[in-house]
Amino acid sequence: MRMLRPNADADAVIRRTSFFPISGSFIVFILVLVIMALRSAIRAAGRLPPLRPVFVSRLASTLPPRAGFAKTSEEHVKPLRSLLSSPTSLLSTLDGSASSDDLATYNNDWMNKYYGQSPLVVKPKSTDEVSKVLKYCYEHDLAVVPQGGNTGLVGGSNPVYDELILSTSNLNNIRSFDPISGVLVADAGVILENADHYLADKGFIFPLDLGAKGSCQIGGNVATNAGGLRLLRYGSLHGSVLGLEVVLPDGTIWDGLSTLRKDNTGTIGVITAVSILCPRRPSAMNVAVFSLSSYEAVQKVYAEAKSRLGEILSAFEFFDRQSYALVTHHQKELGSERKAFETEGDFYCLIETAGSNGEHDEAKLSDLVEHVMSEEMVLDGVLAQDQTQFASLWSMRELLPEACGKAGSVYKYDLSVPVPKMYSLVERIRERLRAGGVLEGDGGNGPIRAVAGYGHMGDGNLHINIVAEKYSEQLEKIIEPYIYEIVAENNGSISAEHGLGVMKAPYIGYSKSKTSIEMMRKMKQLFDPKGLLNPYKYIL
Ligand SMILES: O=C(O)CC[C@@H](O)C(=O)O
Ligand SMILES: [Zn+2]
Repeated sequence: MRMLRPNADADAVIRRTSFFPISGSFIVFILVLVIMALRSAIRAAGRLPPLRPVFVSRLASTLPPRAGFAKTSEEHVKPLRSLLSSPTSLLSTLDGSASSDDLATYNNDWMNKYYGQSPLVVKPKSTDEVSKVLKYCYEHDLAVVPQGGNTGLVGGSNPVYDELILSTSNLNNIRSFDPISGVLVADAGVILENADHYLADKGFIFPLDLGAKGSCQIGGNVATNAGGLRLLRYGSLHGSVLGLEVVLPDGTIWDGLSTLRKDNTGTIGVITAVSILCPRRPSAMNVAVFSLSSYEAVQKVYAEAKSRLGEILSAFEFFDRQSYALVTHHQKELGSERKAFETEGDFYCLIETAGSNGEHDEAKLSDLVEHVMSEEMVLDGVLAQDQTQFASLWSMRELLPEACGKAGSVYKYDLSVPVPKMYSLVERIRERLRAGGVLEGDGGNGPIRAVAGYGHMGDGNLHINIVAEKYSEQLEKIIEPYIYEIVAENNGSISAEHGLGVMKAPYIGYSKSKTSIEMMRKMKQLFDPKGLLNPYKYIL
């Protein structure tokens, strides 16, 4: 076994990788968000939405159109446009100002799994405009779907029928940053990566990082309490949120944009701005990736990493052989393939350190590397030598969702499970698919191309991506609710970080007690009595 450099052209060297601030210009913010959903009072005898949703998903296709909403029709276009400072802030197929192609990106989700039929997208440029739009919708019984970067994976930010889409992408200003306290106040539509570049210039870091950072918006991140790749280090995003500005369904603006450390709060509405406590950017970062022969070995290395690295351990990710195959294939297609390992394994883990003393961190990581190698816990490993290699090693993990998406239609599961049990879920799903004769090349000859298991080991968060030739009701029935049953059996959560959306709302009972659900339902009724905000994502 030897440690290889990622560029595979030199002997192994363990060296500190400095993490330089990414020069960045400036940015944009904002956001949006919506809420979880609970069923609220359905008003009697209302008109039904005129359109049927076009869903591939079995669940979605069985959702009944909800009574009580008005049709999103042409009569609303002019009055809504008059509420906005720019005519281009409203896109509509009803008056021909947009084509159905323009609207498709807002109606469809990233996986092309869920798609609605909204004829209207509103992109307000200020909180005041958001308020006016929501007030109008409230008075006219129009259902609304708030949408940020539309990078969600559970069909939470797309319309189901003809709900009006309220995009936060024009709410994109950084309002303030205080370098003493590290508090950033930004509009909800600011793109995560832009916020982070802005902070990097000032020696700070956004306390969240995830693969979709180039498109997702911080309002959506906060609304979904996105977990991402460094939760291990920075904790849950909600722990860093100091305040919110929220527009309630009736248009009331709630200014909860506190910047105080001890004034955390939350509500149900459209997030238009957030204040976030941002930590100092670590001045030294390293990353190493290992190949291993078993999930047990991954757990051993995780335990060693925790004890030997302590506070400088900032991420511990794992992925399996199938994931590795998918991502290396994808990298090849992108022209960025490189031979990283002499000895491949059934598992891989990525370990990141982040600290402020390069030499000290390097010594600690070297100690870990030597230990796991001499104890033969790992088969092979690579260590970044510079910033390019740092990014390249991370891309092996960050590109995984995209790699799965390129390989076919993906059934995605985002689960919280105790770490020792995590991988047994992937194995049980494989067994079930095999028994159903749908696992290609593995007994059956069916339409499943791969079952990839990966995730944030440090957070007990497992992602299972089942890559199929195409979405089908038959496959979905084999997988669900079985997968949620085994999660419940293990006292886990059916949604670790992606949210419920239209995909998982009917299954919340696998994770929450009747009492919790009832409390959520009452809260939703309190803030959104007409149930106009993001309908169809409620608990059935
Ligand atoms: O693709 C997925 O299922 C996970 C997406 C995201 O949460 C990640 O960890 O990369
Ligand atoms: Zn994740």
